[in-house]
Amino acid sequence: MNESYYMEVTKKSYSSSANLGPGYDILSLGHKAFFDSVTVKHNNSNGVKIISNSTPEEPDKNTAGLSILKIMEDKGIKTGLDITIKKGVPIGLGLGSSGASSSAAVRSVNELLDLGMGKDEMVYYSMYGEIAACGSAHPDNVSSGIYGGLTLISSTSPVKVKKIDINYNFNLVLVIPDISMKNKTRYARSIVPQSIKMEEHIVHTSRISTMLYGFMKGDRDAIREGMNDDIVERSREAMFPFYRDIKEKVINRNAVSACISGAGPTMLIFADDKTRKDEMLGDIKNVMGSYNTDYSIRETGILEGLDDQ
Ligand SMILES: Nc1ncnc2c1ncn2[C@@H]1O[C@H](COP(=O)(O)OP(=O)(O)OP(=O)(O)O)[C@@H](O)[C@H]1O
Ligand SMILES: N[C@@H](CCO)C(=O)O
Repeated sequence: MNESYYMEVTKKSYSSSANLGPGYDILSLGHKAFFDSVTVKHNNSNGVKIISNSTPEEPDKNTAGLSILKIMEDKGIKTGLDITIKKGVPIGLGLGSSGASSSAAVRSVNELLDLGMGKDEMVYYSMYGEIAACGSAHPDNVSSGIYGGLTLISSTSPVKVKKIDINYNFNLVLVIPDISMKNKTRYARSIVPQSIKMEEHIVHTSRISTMLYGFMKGDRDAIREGMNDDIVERSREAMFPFYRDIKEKVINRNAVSACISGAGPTMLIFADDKTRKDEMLGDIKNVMGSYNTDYSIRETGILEGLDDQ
């Protein structure tokens, strides 16, 4: 299709929960709780302009802008573009806000300029944008923004993503603490251990494998057994001191499992028809009250795919 055919393109990308316990930087689940909408449009300059009332205006400091600048540099594109970001994913809560903007922007520019990028190439450029948010190009949230569903990063160089089938009916319950912390993800990434013992490696590879087996087979016990992390979540626990209490309580009410969403502080609970939900929500209220922390609850479902968004 000819470049001049479209004058502007708008795409949505949704919130996501990275890591899912042991899958630091390699797993992510897209959900329908919130979305960003990004419009990319030709302008008459040679520059990239960000139009947004809640994210940085300098293109290289905005995840959407940085992704598009990198595409233009790599592909030798010289044109003027306005990038309008309508922010729906709350920032800094572990819901993949920064990655939602970059992945929506990349999908928009791919269509506007008829670049013909495949999904993994779009993940590559979207993850580059994450450098603007936290200093590193982690690929997990943006893989949700490009693929939807449950994604596994099988390689970062070159980027390869596998979509994992989920054969279980969940309700997702997000517990979203009212906590804001400047440079949260950057800080959270700085405190994870740089090396681990072989015993820990064995335990955690077993957990990831067990959890993925559980999602694919629809085995709730396997999901619960696998979705536990004593490396990354544990190292960050001081950032969300209520989490262990919440997790213990929700499992007692027969939730399938729970984890920290991305770098937190939001917690993601997998519930089903065996979960005693009202009692679970009462327990959450008591725990969060005991930590003097306000929060909101958002119930949502898995985002299956993005091809038509
Ligand atoms: N388009 C964008 N959307 C959101 N945040 C952006 C964007 N561009 C730059 N930023 C910056 O990225 C940082 C986002 O913070 P952070 O990475 O901690 O949050 P998050 O993306 O919501 O969380 P997480 O990655 O854990 O899901 C903020 O400093 C924000 O100003
Ligand atoms: N995998 C990343 C996700 C951040 O959203 C982290 O935990 O730092």
